[in-house]
Amino acid sequence: MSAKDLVLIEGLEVRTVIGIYDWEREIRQTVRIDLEMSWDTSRAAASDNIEDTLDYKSVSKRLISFVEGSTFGLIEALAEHCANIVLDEFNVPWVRLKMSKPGAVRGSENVAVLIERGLRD
Ligand SMILES: Nc1nc2c(c(=O)[nH]1)N=C([C@H](O)[C@@H](O)CO)CN2
Repeated sequence: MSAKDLVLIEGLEVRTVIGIYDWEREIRQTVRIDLEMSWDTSRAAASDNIEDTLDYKSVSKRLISFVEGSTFGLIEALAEHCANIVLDEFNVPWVRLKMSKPGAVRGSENVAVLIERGLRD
């Protein structure tokens, strides 16, 4: 049992409508998602079977689809909804999710929110 295992998705970039200003409602901007998902990988390690693990491709496709269709104002709201999808639809007990909006603030490399949801063993 390795309850501290993680499955990661790093730098998932999606174009979406996001922002609080009028001009932001008219365009698509890039958000970048970094995910750490608590998952015991020992069963999949033993079986070498995709059915025994958390499929990062399935999670990525679901989040891309959701984010592309969303129109939130704040990255906080987008992050919260994405975290709930991961917890509720993929039976992940705990998630740390960083929602970045690179290019939002001139002169900065990035702005982001970082949230943790669920229970970590
Ligand atoms: N904590 C936050 N601050 C700000 C956000 C946000 O989503 N969370 N958004 C904006 C604007 O939409 C900005 O990204 C436009 O450049 C400002 N502050």
